Amino acid sequence: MLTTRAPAKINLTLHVLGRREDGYHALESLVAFSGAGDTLSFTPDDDALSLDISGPTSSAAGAGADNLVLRAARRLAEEIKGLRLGRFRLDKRLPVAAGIGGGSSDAAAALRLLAKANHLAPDDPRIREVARAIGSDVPVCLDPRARMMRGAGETLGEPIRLPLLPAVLINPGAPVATGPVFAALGLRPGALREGAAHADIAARPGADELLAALAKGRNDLEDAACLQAPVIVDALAMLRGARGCRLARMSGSGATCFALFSTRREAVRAASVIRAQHPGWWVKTAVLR
Ligand SMILES: C[C@](O)(CO)[C@H](O)COP(=O)(O)OP(=O)(O)OC[C@H]1O[C@@H](n2ccc(N)nc2=O)[C@H](O)[C@@H]1O
Ligand SMILES: Nc1ncnc2c1ncn2[C@@H]1O[C@H](COP(=O)(O)OP(=O)(O)OP(=O)(O)O)[C@@H](O)[C@H]1O
Repeated sequence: MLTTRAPAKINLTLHVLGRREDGYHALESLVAFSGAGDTLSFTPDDDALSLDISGPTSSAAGAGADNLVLRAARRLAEEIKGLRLGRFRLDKRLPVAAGIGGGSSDAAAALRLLAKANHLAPDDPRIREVARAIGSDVPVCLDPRARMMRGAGETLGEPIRLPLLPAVLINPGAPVATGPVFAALGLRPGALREGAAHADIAARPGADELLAALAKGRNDLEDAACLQAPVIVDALAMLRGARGCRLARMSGSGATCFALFSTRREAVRAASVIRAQHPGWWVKTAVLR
């Protein structure tokens, strides 16, 4: 049996530059990953492709043929004749439709496991192609390390070695679908958008340098997501009010928000205060990488 983690993806910045003629939005995003995540296992089996799913958010993700694990596996099998398939087991813990790419990370994890079981190179172009076809966030999740992501997710920069960044991730429990949030920007195909250029990020930035660059950035989907799920405004206010918070922002199309702290102690303290006030929210401390 092979096992891998499917970590949560965090968009530390998310700039929407415009809308392409194909309808997708052109982005610039510094993406990072957290320790919090799902776990996917795979047992090769010549006779079957199946998915067994458990864990606190398994019912929201769904066990059927639409699950992104099975969609990615089927698509790779179409691409590579004779691909050895098998039985997947997913321990689903990340909130669903939450802006942290849980389904994308699961799909990428499935592709990694199939690559390993079939002795394919992890950067095999057929794997990258299937990742792109499954969803915009899947390519960056294939090798989950911090990097710049551009285009609609298909153009990836070199890995960035982040400084120690103690973080708190919170999800206030409102699912947010990605398509309607992009649509609410109201951009027609071919339209460009105003906004300051993304700051350059060094290959190994120091903590103060990185925080200064992040502070100049933004998440251009935040306002649209807050209109759809106003509880995001409360989540951001909680994080911004936490002692030691240096930056708080929404990830992806929401509703998960993150805050960065100078010390792990401050992050742990903020998480416990928020948990006590909102026992129903998903609250995690994390070190981003
Ligand atoms: C917001 C992000 O999470 C940032 O990392 C991603 O751009 C979205 O990634 P994702 O959830 O994998 O998105 P997809 O499943 O590919 O697309 C869902 C829907 O979002 C819209 N969409 C997505 C990505 C993009 N660059 N422009 C878009 O307009 C499209 O309407 C698409 O039908
Ligand atoms: N393995 C899976 N985990 C989570 N959702 C899944 C999975 N497979 C299919 N889905 C479906 O995909 C949709 C998006 O879920 P996901 O949790 O990936 O969204 P997200 O966190 O908003 O992603 P992103 O940040 O990439 O926009 C949900 O409607 C869900 O039903």
